Amino acid sequence: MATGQEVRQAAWSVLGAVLQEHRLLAEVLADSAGALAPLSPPERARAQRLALATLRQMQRADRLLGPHLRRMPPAPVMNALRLALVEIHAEGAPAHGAVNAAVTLLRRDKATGRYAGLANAVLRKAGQAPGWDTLPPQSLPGWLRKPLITAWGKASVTAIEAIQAAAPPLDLTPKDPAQAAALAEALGAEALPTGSLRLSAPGQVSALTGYSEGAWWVQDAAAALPALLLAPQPGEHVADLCAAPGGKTLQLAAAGARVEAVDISAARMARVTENLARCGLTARTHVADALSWQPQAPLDAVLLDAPCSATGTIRRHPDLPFVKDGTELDTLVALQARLIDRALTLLRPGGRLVFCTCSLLPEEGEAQITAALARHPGLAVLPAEAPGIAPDWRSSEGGLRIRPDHWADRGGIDGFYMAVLARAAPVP
Ligand SMILES: C[S@@+](CC[C@H](N)C(=O)[O-])C[C@H]1O[C@@H](n2cnc3c(N)ncnc32)[C@H](O)[C@@H]1O
Repeated sequence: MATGQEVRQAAWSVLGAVLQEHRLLAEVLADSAGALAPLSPPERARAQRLALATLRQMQRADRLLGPHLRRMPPAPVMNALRLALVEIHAEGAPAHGAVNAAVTLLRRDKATGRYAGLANAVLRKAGQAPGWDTLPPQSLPGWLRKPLITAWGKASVTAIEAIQAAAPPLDLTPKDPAQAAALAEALGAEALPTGSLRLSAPGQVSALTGYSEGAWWVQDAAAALPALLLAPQPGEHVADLCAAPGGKTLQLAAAGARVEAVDISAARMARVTENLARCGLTARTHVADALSWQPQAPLDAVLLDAPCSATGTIRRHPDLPFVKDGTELDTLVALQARLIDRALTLLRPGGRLVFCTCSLLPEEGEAQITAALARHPGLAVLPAEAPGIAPDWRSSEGGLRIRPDHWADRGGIDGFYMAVLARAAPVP
């Protein structure tokens, strides 16, 4: 059993990996030789939560630290100070315990030991500063903020930043939509208008009612919509290109479709297989490049959840702004267009394609659809219909644009873009 100090030590080292080494949190957490590896599952969860909260609220901590620091100490020292302030101000930890813990962290490490006295003095003052919740929420990095202001306006970007400051709720997709109300009751969850279930303080996911029976899976309410728009009919032959970790594959299989799940990553595809097994669902899995994978016969429908900047998921992945700098964007946009073109070749005449990305950038959403329509005469946008769609999600070219500040009073939603396309049927 690790002590609170070891949990903090692990969170501190996660912060270093993200902020100094620019490693994605998912990669750091999956590292079997990493700082979290020796911890028990609840301790890992606590360390992870602390690191996530610190990444979400770093700028607030820095604002409180600024007046007490004549010069910026080395990055690991700053991270220990931020961690302690987030514990005190955002997590409600007793100040003396969090301050002592930060001082111990720094003292234990040769490289930071000489800053222990400074940390003690600074944290005693900044730990008592009032008004944490009134400090502005952390702003998005410039490379993302500017285009988002151009696309959605300053007020929307400020609202997105406010949502990103808080830990997001946990959304679940029920395997059987008819069981949603009963499951909501058993879990104490809110039944959302789109059919997802929402828990604001979920605790350990695997301990929740229905987990071991596979009655639901974790999936943001926005991420559950593309499969609802595709609306596969029982027995339809459909492909989920870019399928892992498999939330949409599970939805398609649960609707009774014959599903081909395709993903280029074998490691990620293993998670699809695990998720299918837990939920008692079946799909054929293919570790393959969607640009060259070929089904045996033309398909009724394809779901393409293309690789993207993932800028709609920053509230769940607050490490992204510190690891990414937007330089991959052009490559991703070009890949998305090639994947759309490829997906269209897999459809029978009249077949449907749902294109989606968890991006907030129009280049990875609206503009992809406009460009695809220009490239493919006869391609059409079908109405995007599913329960609970709010009128302000509809975009002019016929897709849905969902931003994290939508449903702000319910705790927000991941940013997503999605549209349904249909390949022209032959003239009879
Ligand atoms: C946004 S994630 C998909 C999430 C998934 N649809 C879900 O709902 O759980 C994008 C996925 O695309 C996969 N990918 C990236 N390039 C690919 C390609 N050329 N062919 C197939 N899969 C690809 C990645 O491995 C990653 O798993």
